[in-house]
Amino acid sequence: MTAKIIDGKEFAVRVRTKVANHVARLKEENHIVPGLAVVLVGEDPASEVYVRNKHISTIEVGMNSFEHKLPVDTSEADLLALIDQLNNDPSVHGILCQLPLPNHLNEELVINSIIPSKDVDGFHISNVGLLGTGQKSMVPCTPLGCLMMLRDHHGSLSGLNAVVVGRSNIVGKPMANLLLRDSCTVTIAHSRTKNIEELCANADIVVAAVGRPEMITGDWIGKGATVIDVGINRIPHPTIEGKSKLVGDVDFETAKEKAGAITPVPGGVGPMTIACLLANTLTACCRANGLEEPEGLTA
Ligand SMILES: Nc1nc(=O)c2c([nH]1)NC[C@@H]1CN(c3ccc(C(=O)N[C@@H](CCC(=O)O)C(=O)O)cc3)C=[N+]21
Repeated sequence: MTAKIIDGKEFAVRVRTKVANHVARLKEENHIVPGLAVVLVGEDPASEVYVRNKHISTIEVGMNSFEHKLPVDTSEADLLALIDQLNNDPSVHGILCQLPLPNHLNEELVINSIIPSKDVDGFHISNVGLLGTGQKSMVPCTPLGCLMMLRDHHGSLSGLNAVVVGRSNIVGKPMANLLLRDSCTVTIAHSRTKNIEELCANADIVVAAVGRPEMITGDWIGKGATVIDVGINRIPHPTIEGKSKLVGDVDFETAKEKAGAITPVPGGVGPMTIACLLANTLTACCRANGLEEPEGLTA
């Protein structure tokens, strides 16, 4: 048996279309245009590509996009001043500060200076706490995208065994919280976990978010399990010298022979992350204006 490939690109188009339709309605009925501000400090080429993609996608769904590119030696005070300005700007409903930040900037401090209602990354400690206690919050984009694909595939997640491999604040921990809220039995596995392969092999759902290229192979996957691959790793191309290749944390070729469904890399979780950023910006805009929230686009 070979797995159903969960097409994140196609799914993301569906999400973006829903967002675009809702944005059009907001414009017509309420004369409101949701706005997303993206802050990039420094000139990391990968970050520039992401920020550029976010900008294009934001415009495509009819939202306002405000890009703020700051030099790599920007002081913490200047960055905090910009965030303060965006916090107080009524045309900005979502603020994303691209991570990682240069070393001289305190990431936690910067993230926690974003007003929680505009924190479309869901990284602010208030949003983390709200999610952890099952209250309404902004939910991190990557785990939200994974949840949408899982719900779509399974219908209900209630009672399923889920293993999240990786314990990061941006993916692993919020993913585990979301799955728990959908009544999965959740295990968070990491580099010190004993019998990690066996643990994964007994799971109905494996979410891989470790950042190690192709670490999770087919023998870690139970027959018919759903595999969500969050990893985005650039490795040297196996056959073409001087070229690189994008792979996930899952060894796709062997895992797809065991899994019931699996997300590819690229074209899986990545496109959903950007789609969920747009969904979160729309949600933040609706909440800010006391309007009904979009259906099916929140956790
Ligand atoms: N504050 C903050 N929020 C983020 O959400 C955030 C961030 N910082 N820093 C960097 C990471 C990375 N990230 C990606 C989004 C989309 C793709 C994506 O669409 N990937 C394509 C492939 C793109 C390619 O070819 O390189 C895919 O998987 O199909 C990847 C990575 C968001 N991030």
